[in-house]
Amino acid sequence: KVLVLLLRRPHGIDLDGPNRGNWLTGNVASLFEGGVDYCVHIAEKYGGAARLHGPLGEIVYVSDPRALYHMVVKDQHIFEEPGLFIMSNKLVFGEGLISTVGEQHRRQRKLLNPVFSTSNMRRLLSILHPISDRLASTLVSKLPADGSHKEIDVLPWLSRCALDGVCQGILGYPSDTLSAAENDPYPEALRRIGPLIGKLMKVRPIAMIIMQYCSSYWARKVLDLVTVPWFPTQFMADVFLEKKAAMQAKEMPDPVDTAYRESDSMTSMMDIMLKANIVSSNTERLTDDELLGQMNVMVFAGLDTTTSALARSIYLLAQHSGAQARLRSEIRDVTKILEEDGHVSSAELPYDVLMSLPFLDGVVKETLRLYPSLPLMGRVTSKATTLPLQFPARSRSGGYTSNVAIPEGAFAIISILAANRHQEMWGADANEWRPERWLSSTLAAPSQTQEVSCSMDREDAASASRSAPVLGVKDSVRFPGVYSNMMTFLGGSRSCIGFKFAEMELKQAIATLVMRLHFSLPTERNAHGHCEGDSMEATRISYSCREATRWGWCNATSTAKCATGEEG
Ligand code: HEM
Repeated sequence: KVLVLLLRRPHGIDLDGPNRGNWLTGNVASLFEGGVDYCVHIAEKYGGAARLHGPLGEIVYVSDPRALYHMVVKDQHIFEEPGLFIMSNKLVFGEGLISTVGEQHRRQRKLLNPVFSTSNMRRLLSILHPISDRLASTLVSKLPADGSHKEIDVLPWLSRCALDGVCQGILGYPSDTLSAAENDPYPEALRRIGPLIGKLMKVRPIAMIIMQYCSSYWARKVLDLVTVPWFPTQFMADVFLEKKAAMQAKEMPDPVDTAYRESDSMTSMMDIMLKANIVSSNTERLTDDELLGQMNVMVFAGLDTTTSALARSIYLLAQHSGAQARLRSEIRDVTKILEEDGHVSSAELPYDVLMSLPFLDGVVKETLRLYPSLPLMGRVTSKATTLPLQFPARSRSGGYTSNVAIPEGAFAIISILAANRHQEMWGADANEWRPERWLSSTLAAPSQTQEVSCSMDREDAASASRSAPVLGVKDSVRFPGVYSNMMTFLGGSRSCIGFKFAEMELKQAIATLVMRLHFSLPTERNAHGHCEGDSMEATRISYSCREATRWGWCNATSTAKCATGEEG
């Protein structure tokens, strides 16, 4: 079978690209070894579609906006997630969104999309307030009382903040890992899952063989042996059963009772999800396995992605002290007004205020654009097709092509990273981190042909159009992403369902942190001249922190100093 697979490797894609490299494994591994620079370099050298070589044939590496629109929206049924990916997700997480395809996936999204509406986010923000406050207090408690600098490895704490946010906000489970001991095994185990999955990529093919020839019971047993027991699944099952029992103990609602759907007793996405499921029709209702699967998937999908975005934001703010000062000043100004009106304390900005702070919005968007947490996504063609390009790419013969024929069974890589840095679409300074680029942006409606097929309530549509900037648009063509024309959360029916939650969580944590701490980079650099963590495979990042208020930065004199970027 392996021989047949090797002999039938898809080839003949008429695109230019780097040399094959290793005869068996090809050059695809360079994407991971070369990190951000290499991933962007390929697109800048060969164009929005380039040819790479993998062990199972030629691979098309895509960052062109029109091609991406075809891949994630129009011809999404042709560019499917690899079977192996779906299969191994099912084994690890159960029947959640990242393990299902076709009608089952459509049915799940239909029930779950409204759960992530803006109005539900507004109600959930208060759950995140104490978590970000606890994060800031934990970091402050590690600093010397005399207000001097100290280097702290903040990454594990940012990760715990993301975990507590997902557990409390999504599951309604108070994990409270921020208060747990530094070496608590549960958050540590979860923190290691992402890197572990990366390392286990090579043994994934074993999963396919086992799934094909063993019953699911034995498949689970064997995979626990060759990979790692997915112990949080059992924990999640207990949380789910507890929630379900609590809900069943209450009186069954009238399915058309909107008061029931909207009731304030809903304190997590899980509550909203369970209620939406109860009032849905029999044909649309999710099974217990599917609901449990969603819980597993959401903790996994929302943990490392949010941690990495949060860590990167703090890293960039530490690098750009002027931007950090400007952000602090923006938040302090709005907090002061609200405090004077007796509305809020500093850590509790209301949803609409938090989400509309222009510079905070710029910091979050610019970080997510330049450093998407998931930089590359894989797809496989279910039949031969043609991929149209907006910008001609280099062909094999040395000319240029605007239509690329892709054979059936070919592997395609969506380069979220290269798309978000496409210079034709974002400008010549696309590789620079400039939060202020979002400040001058104006409204731009998506073009007719590129409307994203994602169900939105009216309020979501209005807020999307308010925040849809002209950035990332050229000649009415835009990237088909669900978030501000960028591909960070993908687009189409497999786009990130949790992007509004992630955006809110990031803004809340960053706003709270910069009000209580000052971040700067550690003085020690590695052999490449970078601070630790300045690579795609960031595992440890340490910052020098000092408590902002102890340095008197809340008074007017230092405001001016910070705002002009003279600080630090
Ligand atoms: C900065 C944070 C995040 C980033 C950058 C991100 C990015 C993405 C991307 C690129 C996908 C598409 C994956 C694919 O097609 O294979 C995705 C899917 C998904 N994300 Fe996120 N995500 C983030 C946070 C979250 C959070 C907080 C949740 C929790 C609710 C979440 C839940 C999901 C789910 C359930 C899917 C699968 C959707 C489907 O297949 O229908 N994500 N995410």
